[in-house]
Amino acid sequence: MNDSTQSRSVLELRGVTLQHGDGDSTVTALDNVDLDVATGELVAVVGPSGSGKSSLLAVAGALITPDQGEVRLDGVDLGTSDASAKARLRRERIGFVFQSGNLIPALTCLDQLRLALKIAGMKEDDPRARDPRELLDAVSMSHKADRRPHELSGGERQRVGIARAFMTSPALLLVDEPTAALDRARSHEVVELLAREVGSFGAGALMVTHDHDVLEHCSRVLEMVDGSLGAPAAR
Ligand SMILES: Nc1ncnc2c1ncn2[C@@H]1O[C@H](COP(=O)(O)OP(=O)(O)OP(=O)(O)O)[C@@H](O)[C@H]1O
Repeated sequence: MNDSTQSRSVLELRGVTLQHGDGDSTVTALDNVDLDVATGELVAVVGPSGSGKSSLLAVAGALITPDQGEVRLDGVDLGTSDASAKARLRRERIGFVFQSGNLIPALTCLDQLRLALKIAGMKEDDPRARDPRELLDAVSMSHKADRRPHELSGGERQRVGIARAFMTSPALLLVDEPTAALDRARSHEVVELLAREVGSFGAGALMVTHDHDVLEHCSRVLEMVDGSLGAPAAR
């Protein structure tokens, strides 16, 4: 890893409990979860369907407020943040990477990255704004900067999605099943790239995945079972 800055915590969950539904149909999606993600780390969360992985990403992304416990994002206590402060944190301090890149069909690769800045309300000369051409270069996509998503392979789209997630110099990357649409070789490339860029850009990343093949590239692996997060059971 090439992290020149000192490691610091970008996501802290303490005793986080989240329930969905009410009355007899209550489901405990997160059960007293503790989690720390530091800069330079790519932390993977695996677990069966319905175990609470999406709920964990939603809480970490300040999209859902837990019923109990504390969430600190880049040092900010979400429990004392109002809706607009949370929205700003989401825009400026979190990068999201989705299952298949989630690119906008009409835009070139370069414009996908520029749009990420506009959405965050950042000017191109903002000190936190990255140079989109440099980022495309970092994910080996600068030769396709003017292409649109339909002209790219699944792996290329995912690489552009990763570059886009770094545009605002986020503290935290939340990554949802990034290899779901990729073959084995491309899956390895994409997760290796994520791990490398997280190290070099000094962000921390939390990745939910079903893909056990790519776990070798991660700093740590945790397992979610019935809403509880812990070390994975030995296989
Ligand atoms: N909006 C909701 N209302 C009621 N129950 C919900 C809601 N969202 C999730 N749940 C329930 O909470 C539990 C955790 O769901 P969650 O989506 O977090 O699991 P997951 O591990 O991400 O599953 P998958 O791997 O299938 O995406 C499940 O029992 C699910 O049915």
